[in-house]
Amino acid sequence: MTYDLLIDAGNTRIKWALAAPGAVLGDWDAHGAHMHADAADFPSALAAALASCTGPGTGAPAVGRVLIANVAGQAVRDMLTAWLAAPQLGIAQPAIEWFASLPQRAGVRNAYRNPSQLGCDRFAAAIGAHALCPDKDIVVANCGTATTIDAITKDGTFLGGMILPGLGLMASSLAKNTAQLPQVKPGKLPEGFANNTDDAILSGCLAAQAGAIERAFELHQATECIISGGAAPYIAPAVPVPHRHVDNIVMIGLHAALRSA
Ligand SMILES: Nc1ncnc2c1ncn2[C@@H]1O[C@H](COP(=O)(O)OP(=O)(O)O)[C@@H](O)[C@H]1O
Ligand SMILES: CC(C)(COP(=O)(O)O)[C@@H](O)C(=O)NCCC(=O)O
Ligand SMILES: [K+]
Repeated sequence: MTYDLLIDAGNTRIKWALAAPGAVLGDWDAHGAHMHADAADFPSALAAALASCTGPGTGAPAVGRVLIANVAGQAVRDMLTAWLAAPQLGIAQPAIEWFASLPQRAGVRNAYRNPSQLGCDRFAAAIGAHALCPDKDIVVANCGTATTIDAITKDGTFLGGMILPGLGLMASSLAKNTAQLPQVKPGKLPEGFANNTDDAILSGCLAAQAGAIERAFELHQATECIISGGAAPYIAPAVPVPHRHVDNIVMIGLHAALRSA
């Protein structure tokens, strides 16, 4: 039994999933997420998950192909390279592919002026969105450290999009750069106009995030809006256009890319 290992290394967390051969898009046998500070737990969590996987087929569970979208820099790449070389994982180095933004892949054409400048997590999210909703003009918002909001046409062209500070970053920039504003925790959008500082900050940051998604939806005249990422549970309820909350759109895109290879 040979699994595909998908890894989405963002600027806050490393997410991973094991997909059995022929699995439905996004249907993982095991998955996990580790903050960078706790990322050292990743190799043992992966080894334990692999050992307990009992998908279809025979033989001991093993990792076949590995596809990694890393936007967290060279140090994280070096760390992942070292961990994936652990003998107990039995991963052959040539099986590891570092996913990159190409002019075209898995039915998506990348219309960025310089295609390789596009964050590879955004390209993967576009592939995932198009694979989930072919024939739709899509806006995909990935709400992580940064929030990215991108437009994909029904024929699979990634047009480009927006980058803004993520919800956590927006809120912490206020706390760090003002004398009187506290660090607020993420939460639900307060009703109406906020009558206290915490709610006013949350209200402002959520309105900025949700408003940008609404703006992109209108600009693209989209018929589908996908919201994903660690901050999606807070942002999605504040978005006034029809949308669906999809976990791990980047890994869904990696899965789609492997399936089309
Ligand atoms: N329990 C949590 N742990 C970490 N981040 C969280 C949590 N809950 C919400 N968040 C939000 O999700 C963001 C991380 O989401 P994620 O999609 O993993 O980001 P990235 O891909 O940039 O690593 C944080 O910046 C924060 O705004
Ligand atoms: C915008 C990003 C920082 C988002 O990263 P994340 O919040 O998922 O960690 C990443 O996609 C990136 O570094 N992009 C390169 C620039 C671009 O996409 O134009
Ligand atoms: K992001």
